[in-house]
Order: sequence, then structure tokens, then C-alpha cells
Amino acid sequence: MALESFRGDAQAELYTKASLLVRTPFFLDNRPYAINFQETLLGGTETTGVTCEWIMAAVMHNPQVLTNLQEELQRVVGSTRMARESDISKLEYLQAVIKETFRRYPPATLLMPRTAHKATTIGGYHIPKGTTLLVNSWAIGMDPAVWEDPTQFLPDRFLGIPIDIKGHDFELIPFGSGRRKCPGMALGLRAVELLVANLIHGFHWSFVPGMTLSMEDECHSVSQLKIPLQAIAVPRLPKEVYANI
Ligand code: HEM
Repeated sequence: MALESFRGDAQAELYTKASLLVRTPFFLDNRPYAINFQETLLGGTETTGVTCEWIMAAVMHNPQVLTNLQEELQRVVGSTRMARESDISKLEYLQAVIKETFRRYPPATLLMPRTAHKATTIGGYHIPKGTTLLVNSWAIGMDPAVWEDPTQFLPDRFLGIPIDIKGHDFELIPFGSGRRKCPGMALGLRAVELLVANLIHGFHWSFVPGMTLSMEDECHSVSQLKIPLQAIAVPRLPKEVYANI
């Protein structure tokens, strides 16, 4: 099976031997594509979990954002049920909060390495053939030339503007861009949207008394909170709503 990978032949061969390879329908050019299952499962679960933790922490540090989210969910979903997939497109403020979290606290701060197959010029810089390039998605999100008050957590900046996070708008590329962008984007994004919508809709949230409040990050395989978020959840909907989940 032909294997396309930027990682180089030796590692590609190792992956071929060590991993279960599948032909996936993700790519329009229909070439065979290798998936490392361990990488896919860990990469998929950790990024998704960490994103939810960043969102919940950012929201809890900004009580007005929490109130705005609960009001939107109350308006769109109501108090007799949990949020469903079909609600997501109507939850404009929730989507703004998710985008702002990806801008300010992207779990994948550096995208996968790229190799220049030919010499080129990007933004005035000459890139010789064979150069390995790392795109810093965190730095783009924090660039004052691109974002006003970049250190502030301001979801409203995304209301009414058509920036998406699917790799078309280079100001915000939490899932990367191009043909090596995250193949789990649709799944990961939907999981984050539904989980956060229901955590916010279903519960009142407060910090555990005595816990150190911090949004400081720490980089492992992904960027995550240095001090894990601990929170107290108190149900805010009628009991029967939870019984029907
Ligand atoms: C919120 C959740 C997620 C985030 C923020 C995220 C982010 C990313 C980023 C930034 C990349 C590098 C893209 C690039 O360099 O252009 C990537 C690659 C990848 N992601 Fe995700 N991801 C998420 C969820 C998932 C899920 C759910 C899966 C699988 C079910 C997954 C599987 C992968 C794989 C296999 C790659 C490597 C693709 C390649 O090498 O071509 N990710 N992801």
C-alpha cells in the first residue's frame, strides 16, 4: 500500500508495520491514506477532552459569559430537555465561545510539521526547498496585528463575523489547514459543542472552595491547564430531564 506521510520513509514504514492501516474516505483524491490507530484515538480523545476543559475553565473565569450562555440555551433549548445536535446551529453565542477558546487556548499550539517540496516565498521570507516548517497556531491567535486585545477572553468578537475554524480563515486554525488538516474535525467539534452545551445547560457551576484559580497552561502532547479544573456542578433542570438522557 502506498503511504503518504511527511514523517519520512523509515517512520512511515514503522507505522505501516505497527499499525492497523485502513483506506479512509476522507480525501477527495481517493489515494490510500494511512491511519495510525493509537495516534488517532489518543489524538482524538485528548484534544477533545482538553478543549472542553479549557472552555469550561474560561467560562467559569468569566461569569458574564456563563450567564450569556445559559440565557441562550434557555431560549433555544428550554428547560424541559437537554440540547441536541439540531440545536447547535442556533447556538450562536456558544459557537463564539468555542472559537474564542480555540483562539486563546488552542490545544494543538503547533501544527504538524510541513516540508517545502520546492523553494518558495511566504510573507516575504524565502523558504529553501526541503525546509521543515512549523506553523504556530497559538502565536497567530495571540498576534495583536490580527486580534484586538488578544490576551482578553472576548467571545463577542466572533458574533456576526464569518470567520470559521475549518481551515479556510488563517487567523484561526485550531484544526490545521490543507490536506493534512485534522481528519477528526467534524467529530471532535460536534462532541465539544454537544458536551459543553449540555454541561452549561444542565448545571450551575462553581469552583471548589480553596482551589487555586489559574488559566496557566502546560504543554504535554497537547496544551492543557497546568492546574486541572475542579468544579462543583449542581443540577439546574427538572429531574426527569436527566433521566431521559
Ligand atoms: C477538538 C478536537 C480536536 C482538535 C483541536 C484537533 C486538532 C488537530 C490539529 C491541529 C491537527 C494537525 C493539523 C495540521 O497540521 O494541519 C490534527 C491532526 C490530526 N487529528 Fe485532530 N483534533 C481534534 C480531534 C480529533 C479527533 C476526534 C480525531 C479522530 C477521531 C483526530 C485525529 C487526528 C489525526 C489522525 C491527525 C493527523 C492527520 C495527518 O497527519 O494528516 N483529531 N488534529
